[in-house]
Amino acid sequence: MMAYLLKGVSILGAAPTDLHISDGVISAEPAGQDAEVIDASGLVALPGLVDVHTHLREPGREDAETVETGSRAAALGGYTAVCAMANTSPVADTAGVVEQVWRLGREAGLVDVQPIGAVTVGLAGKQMAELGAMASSAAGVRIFSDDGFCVADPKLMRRALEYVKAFDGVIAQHAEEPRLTEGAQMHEGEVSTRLGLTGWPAVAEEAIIARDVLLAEHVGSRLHVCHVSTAGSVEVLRQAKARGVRVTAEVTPHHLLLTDELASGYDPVFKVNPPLRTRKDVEALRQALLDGVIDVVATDHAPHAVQDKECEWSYARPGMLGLETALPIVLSVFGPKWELIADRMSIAPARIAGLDSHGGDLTRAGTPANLTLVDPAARWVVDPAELASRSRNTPYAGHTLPGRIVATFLRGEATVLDGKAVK
Ligand SMILES: NC(=O)N[C@@H](CC(=O)O)C(=O)O
Repeated sequence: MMAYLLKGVSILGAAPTDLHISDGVISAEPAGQDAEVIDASGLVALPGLVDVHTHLREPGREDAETVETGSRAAALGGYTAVCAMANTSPVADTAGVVEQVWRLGREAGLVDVQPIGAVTVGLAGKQMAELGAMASSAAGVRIFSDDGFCVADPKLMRRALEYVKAFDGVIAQHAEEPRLTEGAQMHEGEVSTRLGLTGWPAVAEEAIIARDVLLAEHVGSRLHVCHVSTAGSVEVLRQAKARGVRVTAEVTPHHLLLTDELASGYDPVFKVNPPLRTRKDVEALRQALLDGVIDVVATDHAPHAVQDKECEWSYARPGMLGLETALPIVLSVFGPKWELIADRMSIAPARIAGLDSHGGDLTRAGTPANLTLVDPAARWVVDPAELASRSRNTPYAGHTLPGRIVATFLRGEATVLDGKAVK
């Protein structure tokens, strides 16, 4: 196993120091002559990023992404663990499918791939899937979600919340009241009216979050809210947290930056669920992330094949790439707030997902060496053709972003060096 010496690195923005990695952990001692020395002056070390919301598309849509290509995109984005959403084909609603995804992740060996199990059979919202069997499978599923669809039936949602309490699982809800979003193409507001597109009202999200925090409070279980997108949702979460409800929430980089005005050009690269909202929502989401009302940044990395994106707006699939641009976008929005970034993109997501070996303290000997090195001074231009993802649907093509991932280590092994994937 390789040993590394990261010379002159700044851990979370602190004064430069030498960081030793050997035997897969942070070490107090220099590893000796054999250690590979990396000049890390000017670079910032963060615990490896953890994404609680990634779509890897395998099995079923390997033309859009595979576990391997998505893992490579993740490592290049500074991630050491991703939670793979269940809306694959077949759906990840059995121990067999989650184990398959987990095994493919191990084979790729670039990040820890932690499968998310479906809440309901086939994501159909009718019958609870075998949550216990997925939890006790080799994949050890802890997060369950019908993402892409909302668990709209309140009785089913209640039962699922009750069921996962037995193994400290969490239900990650895609909050969208389906009766309020029928035919919706974008955020309901001034822009949708002007464009003549059917709107997805903010209340469709807020009503489900309000219902679900009450259900979670009632049964004393853990709820996680996926991709929060509205100012009203933030207020519901703020109140629930103040009451002590066991709720966590995520926001995507794109909802922290982009607005519904971008739909004006009818370019489907900006079509996403939940939709891009207004400037007021963006401001509220930023504040909520700073306050901790929103716990984590999650990418909702949603690769789509060319034919599913480069078509007329109403036919295009919703979703955008996220893994390779998440940290630069967060840096561009918040600046070098490294403690905040480490918490919201690594420590808190690792805790939510129960990934104990991630999000560790890099100043402590013995911490698993899951980390990433960022060059905050580097600027780069997003070229979709250069992304490692198999898909090209990034909303940031041509944008100049701050912050380049120079290296990523998974249990002490480099997955990225000099900004390039090792395998
Ligand atoms: N977030 C997205 O816009 N798309 C997701 C599923 C979904 O939430 O619709 C996908 O799987 O593509």
